[in-house]
Amino acid sequence: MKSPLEQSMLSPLSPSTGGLTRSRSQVFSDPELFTPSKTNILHDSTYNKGTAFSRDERDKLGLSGLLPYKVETLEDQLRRALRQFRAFTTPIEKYIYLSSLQERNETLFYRLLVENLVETMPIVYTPTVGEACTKLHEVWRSSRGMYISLEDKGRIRRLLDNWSHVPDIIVVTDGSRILGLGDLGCGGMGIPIGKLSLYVAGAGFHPVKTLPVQLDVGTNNQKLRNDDLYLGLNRDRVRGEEFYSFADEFLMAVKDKWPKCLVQFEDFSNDVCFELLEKYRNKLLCFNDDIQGTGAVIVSGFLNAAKVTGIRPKDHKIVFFGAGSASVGVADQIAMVMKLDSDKDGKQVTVDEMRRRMYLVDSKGLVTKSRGGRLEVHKVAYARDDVEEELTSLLEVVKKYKPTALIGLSGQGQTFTEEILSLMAENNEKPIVFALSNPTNNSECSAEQAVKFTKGKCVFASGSPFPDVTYEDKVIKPGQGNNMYIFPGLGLGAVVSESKNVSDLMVLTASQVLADCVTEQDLKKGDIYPSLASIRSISVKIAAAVARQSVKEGLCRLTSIPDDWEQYVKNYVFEPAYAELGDASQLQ
Ligand SMILES: NC(=O)C1=CN([C@@H]2O[C@H](COP(=O)(O)OP(=O)(O)OC[C@H]3O[C@@H](n4cnc5c(N)ncnc54)[C@H](OP(=O)(O)O)[C@@H]3O)[C@@H](O)[C@H]2O)C=CC1
Ligand SMILES: CC(=O)C(=O)O
Ligand SMILES: [Mg+2]
Repeated sequence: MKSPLEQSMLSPLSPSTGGLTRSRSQVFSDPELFTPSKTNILHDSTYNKGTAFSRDERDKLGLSGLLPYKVETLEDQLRRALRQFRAFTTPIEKYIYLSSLQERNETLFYRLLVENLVETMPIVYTPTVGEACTKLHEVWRSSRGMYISLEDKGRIRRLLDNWSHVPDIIVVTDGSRILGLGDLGCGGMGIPIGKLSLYVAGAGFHPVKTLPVQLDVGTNNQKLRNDDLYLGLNRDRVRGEEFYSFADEFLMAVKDKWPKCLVQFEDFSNDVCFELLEKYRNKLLCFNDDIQGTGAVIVSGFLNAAKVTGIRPKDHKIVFFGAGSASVGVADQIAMVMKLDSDKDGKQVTVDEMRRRMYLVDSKGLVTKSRGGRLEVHKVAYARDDVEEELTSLLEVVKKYKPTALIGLSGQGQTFTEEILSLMAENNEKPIVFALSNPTNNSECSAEQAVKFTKGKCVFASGSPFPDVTYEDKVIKPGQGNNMYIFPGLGLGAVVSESKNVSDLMVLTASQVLADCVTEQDLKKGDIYPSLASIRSISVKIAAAVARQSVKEGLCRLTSIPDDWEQYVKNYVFEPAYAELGDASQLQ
């Protein structure tokens, strides 16, 4: 005798259905064939506890007989999950494993992340997330977040109704500049997903309060478009008015439906990212992570590195390799802290004067006013007008200007050569070398190269993690200068204070708090960033300070202002642990 469900799956000419297949709606409306199953909870990643459902819960939720006998604890499950995770040998396999765990049981997934941040971050975030983005169409298992394509123009507000939760945070990309990997079309979705995993693991957002979004406006990546498995809109990427009006419809729909939600712009190419930020920064709660988040995290590292070098911030001279969204974001914020440092001496210098201490090098060489050709708007404030000759290589620029710091945000791997690094070491007692491009292959140099070619003298940070380096019996821990230290706390502060906007001072506050998380002892060891393992407590501190700054500027929309912001933030924070579940009605 076949069960009703099995019967419903019989062949189209099954006699039991009178020779006709039952339509889906018939199946759903027939209580014998379809009971909205209590077992769904085993497939609901938010509530699922798997083998950790207690006997009582199993009885009440109709799960008895559907799980093996033993009732496990989250810790038991964690041991198994960690063993499974470690059994995979390649990073991409580990990534796929973690993604499927996230789809099955978010509590277990986040507990695994939180307790093993140093080990799991390189998988869910850079560098492996980069590989996952390039292969999204190949490794695709299931959907997460929202994909909104140009063809949805005119109905985006209605599409948002398909999302069943109220998000506190959206990370959105159009996939046009994914890490240093270029245009990855809809594969770029891996980045919002990865960033949001960090919002949860690193700051304590509740998973259901996060929404990754990919705005699909086509791709210019021909290799992807020629691939029959590619999942996105197969057409040339749209820019110009059509792009802005599409983005506007999305952003206004978000503001209308979820007015308190924070929108983080991520990995939009520099032909649109500056303009998007300028257009919306005062219209809704938003920020651009590559410009502002990166600016803040590198300012923290720079302030601490300046202490290590013994040279005050205002006296540094910096060469940037790369003159795109990240470099300009970092340069702007460093110019601001240089000015603040100078103000301490009672000298009223302008931010523009401090910009003179920076030299930006792009794909054509040193950015100058005189070099001819089009000068993109974001480079104008840094274009030099004081050069006698055009310098077309980084080496020439380093030779001529003898910087105290070299910051790589070019997306070009292996460009800080032995010659350049040796020169930095010849010119400085403690040169600052930040090779910040992601993922690892795009890093301007490795930690080992930086240490070796500067004879152990450099203060180093990279965008993606590098292993410890041993130099003359000393173990050096390379710092990770990645916006991951900033955006979780900055976002948390902006959300809990229900801020109207994200102001420049809120961003600057975040970077100062992060810098202060590094102790004198850490600095003595040459560490300029705190350990990633403490990111949750750092995020709480950053969030509290950011919220206070929001209040100070009159941006906070809370009707009653908390006395103790740290406690207020902590009350919001999600801990990945199982709650006692009652009966099924509780889950509706
Ligand atoms: N560590 C971190 O937290 C972060 C790291 N990044 C990384 O920084 C890198 C750049 O990001 P972003 O600024 O947003 O990207 P952009 O595309 O905006 O900028 C890239 C810049 O690099 C320049 N460039 C490209 N090729 C060369 C070359 N051969 N020689 C010299 N300059 C070159 C480009 O020159 P041109 O202007 O002439 O085209 C452009 O100015 C990426 O790898 C990204 O992953 C980004 C954000 C945060
Ligand atoms: C870290 C980051 O945001 C980037 O590389 O784009
Ligand atoms: Mg980014």
